Amino acid sequence: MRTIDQYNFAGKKALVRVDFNVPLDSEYNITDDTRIRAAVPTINKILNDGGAVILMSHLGRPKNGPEEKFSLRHLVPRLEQEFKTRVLFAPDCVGPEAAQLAQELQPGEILLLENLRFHKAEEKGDPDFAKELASLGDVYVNDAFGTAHREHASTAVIARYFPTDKMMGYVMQAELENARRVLGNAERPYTAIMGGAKISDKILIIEKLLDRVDNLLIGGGMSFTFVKADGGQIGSSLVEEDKLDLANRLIKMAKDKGVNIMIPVDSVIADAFSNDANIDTKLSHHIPQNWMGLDIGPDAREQYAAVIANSKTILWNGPMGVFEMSNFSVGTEAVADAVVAATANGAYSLIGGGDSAAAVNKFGYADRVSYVSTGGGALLEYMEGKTLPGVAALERNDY
Ligand SMILES: Nc1ncnc2c1ncn2[C@@H]1O[C@H](COP(=O)(O)OP(=O)(O)O)[C@@H](O)[C@H]1O
Ligand SMILES: O=C(OP(=O)(O)O)[C@H](O)COP(=O)(O)O
Repeated sequence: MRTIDQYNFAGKKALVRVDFNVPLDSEYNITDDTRIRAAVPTINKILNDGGAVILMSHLGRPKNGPEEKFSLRHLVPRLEQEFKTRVLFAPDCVGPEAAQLAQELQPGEILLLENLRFHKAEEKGDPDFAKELASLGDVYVNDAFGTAHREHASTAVIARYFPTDKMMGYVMQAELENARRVLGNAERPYTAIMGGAKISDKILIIEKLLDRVDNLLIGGGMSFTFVKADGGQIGSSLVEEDKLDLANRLIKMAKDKGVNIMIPVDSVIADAFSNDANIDTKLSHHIPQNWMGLDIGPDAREQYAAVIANSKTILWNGPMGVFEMSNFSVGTEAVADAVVAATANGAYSLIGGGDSAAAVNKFGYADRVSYVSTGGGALLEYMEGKTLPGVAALERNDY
């Protein structure tokens, strides 16, 4: 497949789909810039060739149009600091202003478009919306590995309007190369660790992973759907009611396949979603009403660390708890400690996802694991053997 190394961007306007879905704090400061730093070489290659860059991304999951907390405008200062140049901003990703800014864009300049998901057409994969985005640039570069599992207007459909001038950027290239290395020849025991908050997305991936891994450690918000499915009392913990049957089936399926699937035996619980809440530790099956599980407990930490210590390949997506709050970061840090120790003993560790990468950076472990991926769901779907729509769209001409 074509990469940007085979292309001279001189005089071209490159429309670059990046994954700038970075975590922001309540004052809109970027708390982890891994995804921005990852995209720098691609952007620099285009600028150094004498091209102009039009950046498009989503941020978060806005449901009802524009919302301040999901605005990509908050990223402009960070980009200006990185590229030591003014970064233009289009307050809507399509429409006359974006078109004019793109048209007037000069070689060496960068234009950032507002959050694509402020338009429902993005996630619907609307061809007209994709076409309007496509009209802004001469060439399409997809460097958004973290969003390559989505078949959206900017990640897949848009490729049809660039029958020849479409290619992957350096992030996509490096991520696929790394993941491919593990995909076909993971040394065993192979352990997947899954947590985080995107339950409905990620629970669907488990079935396929069961064919590949020896151990599956579940933590984070995802745990409680499994605990409830198993008859436990989970208080007000995060749960996906419509996935309870699936969770039961997955546990049975794991047993049938001989996969060691583990749900945290105990949890750190709180009476509010706050670092200042009252805190206790309870068996995950016995969480009182109005209390919620926000981290894995001490026994689960110990059990998970033991499994990780025996693993030769480790694939981890999704924090074990609300690691952004210090009182609920212990489980994630304990698992990270165990992954670092296993890596030092020769295991290959692959950790991915916006928040998982943030956690690894927070603990200062980025250099002590084998690979930190910008993709979470995308990485898992790739590792289950699926073709990612964002990658397929660059290969095909019939989108
Ligand atoms: N028990 C829990 N309850 C609620 N949220 C949780 C829980 N455990 C983890 N989380 C949250 O999950 C989020 C990360 O989920 P996700 O987006 O799936 O991970 P990633 O970005 O690494 O793919 C974090 O913001 C974290 O606070
Ligand atoms: O953060 C992302 O995925 P991740 O949480 O799996 O790492 C990507 O930006 C995709 O976002 P989405 O899951 O809202 O489509």
